[in-house]
Amino acid sequence: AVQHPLWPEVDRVVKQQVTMAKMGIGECGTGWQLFAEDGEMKMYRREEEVDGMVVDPLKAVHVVKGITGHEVCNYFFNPKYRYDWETTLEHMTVLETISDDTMVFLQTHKRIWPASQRDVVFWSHMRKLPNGQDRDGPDMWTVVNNSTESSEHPANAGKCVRIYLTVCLLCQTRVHPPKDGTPISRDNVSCKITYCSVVNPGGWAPASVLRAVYKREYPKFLKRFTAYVVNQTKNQPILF
Ligand SMILES: O=S(=O)(CCO)c1ccc(-c2ccc(C3CCCC3)c([C@@H]3C[C@@H]3c3ccccn3)c2)cc1
Repeated sequence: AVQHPLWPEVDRVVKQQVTMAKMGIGECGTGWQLFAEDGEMKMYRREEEVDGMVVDPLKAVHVVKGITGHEVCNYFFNPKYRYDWETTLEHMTVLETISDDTMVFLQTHKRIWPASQRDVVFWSHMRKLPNGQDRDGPDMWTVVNNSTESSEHPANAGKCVRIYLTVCLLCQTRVHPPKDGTPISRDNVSCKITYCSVVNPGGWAPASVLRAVYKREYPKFLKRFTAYVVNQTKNQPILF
């Protein structure tokens, strides 16, 4: 089949992001600080500035009972659910459907005073990853979102400041088979979620304001999103 022009970039960025997401926080270089912890959820960030703008890389690890990596990635990737869990989202448009696992989005996010309103254009790709090491282990699933250009929606043409982001959601399903050989239920599955993101705010915004926003919004986002998936799937057959 004829390749879409974005395909080589999608494949390269997905492989690069998954490799980094698999690395433990200790292997990701120095300077990571634990900035939020809530039960199984641990959030780390590294303070980094580019041209005086805060671009703090974020890495969160969470383990959620009762859901699988395939289910988590479906609810993160599929646009029809996004308004249900993405609280800072003001508007979302699907600019292009490249394939059933690759789409291009335009999103405007709610203005965060005193910064001006932001928008973002990104491709989003969902993929099942071969479970290299242990053959019979459950697969891993990922969604990678990466900023891209859109000739119909040039950066900073309207009221919004264009932000640039790379996000990787990497999910590993864990199955704990019941001792008595009864069929597997949601009590026997859990999902290890690694969420990595780098958001360049695009234009100046006070570092103190951005860091306060990140500190407040990221834990809220991951808790709300995972609770949403648990609630959506609880009475449904398990999707491995
Ligand atoms: O994982 S995703 O791909 C899910 C698809 O929606 C994604 C996540 C986050 C963003 C995002 C966009 C703008 C902003 C800010 C930057 C300056 C002013 C607005 C923020 C700030 C960090 C806060 C934030 C953190 C987490 C969730 C939502 N809000 C985040 C966009 C996409």
